[in-house]
Amino acid sequence: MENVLSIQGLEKSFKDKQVLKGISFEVKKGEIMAILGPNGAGKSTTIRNIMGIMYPDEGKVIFHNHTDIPRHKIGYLPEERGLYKNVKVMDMLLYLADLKDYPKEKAKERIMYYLDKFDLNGKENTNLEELSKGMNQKVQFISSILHEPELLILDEPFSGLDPVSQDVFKDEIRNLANKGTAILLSSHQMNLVEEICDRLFMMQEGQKIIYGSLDEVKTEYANFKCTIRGKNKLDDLKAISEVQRVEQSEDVSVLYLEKDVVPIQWFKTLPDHLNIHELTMDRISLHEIFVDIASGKINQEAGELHA
Ligand SMILES: Nc1ncnc2c1ncn2[C@@H]1O[C@H](COP(=O)(O)OP(=O)(O)OP(=O)(O)O)[C@@H](O)[C@H]1O
Repeated sequence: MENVLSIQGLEKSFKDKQVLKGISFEVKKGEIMAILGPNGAGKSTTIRNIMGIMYPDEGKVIFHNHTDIPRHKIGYLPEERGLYKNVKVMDMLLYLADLKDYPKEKAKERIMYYLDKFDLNGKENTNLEELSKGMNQKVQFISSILHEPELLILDEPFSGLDPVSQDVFKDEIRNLANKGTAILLSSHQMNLVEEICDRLFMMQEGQKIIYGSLDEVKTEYANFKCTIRGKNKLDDLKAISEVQRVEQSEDVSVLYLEKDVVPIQWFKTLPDHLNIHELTMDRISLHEIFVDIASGKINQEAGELHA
């Protein structure tokens, strides 16, 4: 798939502190790319450099093959929330669509469609200050997609949303990608990222830690874990081959396995006397990989997968 956005060697310092140390990645047409990392890793700074809110000291931001970014082809949900206060929802959205040169009648139709979709029907003449925080966020999200952008950049789109609204956002983001929009999003909600992203770029202290597709990242970093329900002695479980560590609470034991375990062969090594009411085998989650990175168990040498 063609690259819509290409970031090449971004570097940025604030005074004497370098917060981006050569960031490079691509966002392709029709994909959802997640930019992840602990607090202060440099995600928002990367996004702000893409958006031209600030300029990099080194490196390039390329949209298709051009370095001048056509703002009307980009949709942006900033980390900072809040639109104007004493303005009606419809007026605000039409104003923002007009700034992007989007036709008024088409904008009106899309506004009504999305207000309905986001459970905000009847709110078009309500002042923004009368809306709840989550409702305001929905309006801001609508403003970022109203003009049918080719590239959509969402900084923490799920923060502050209830689970139902998170699902609505998630579905819409997936819909937009299916229709060809290139999407770059940052989020700390690993479960949601795991559900929707195609590829991810994990960074720490301004540097790349992992870059690849979700499948590649999981295969490379997410070892298997085996969960057994049944009463068993901790020492018996620890003695099983290729078990790194065991977590036990009451009758449930989780056996974290070494890398490259082949499940079907490993099952054959289980002792006959184990008490098994239920057994599941799956890989550790993106959340657990993230925690391993933040705590230094996965370091920068890990490098790039087949991005
Ligand atoms: N305008 C600024 N002036 C000085 N330092 C800044 C500025 N903006 C960001 N920083 C610093 O740059 C680093 C990266 O910040 P950034 O907001 O990009 O991180 P982040 O990954 O988005 O974090 P979070 O997950 O907490 O939102 C931090 O150390 C932050 O203090």
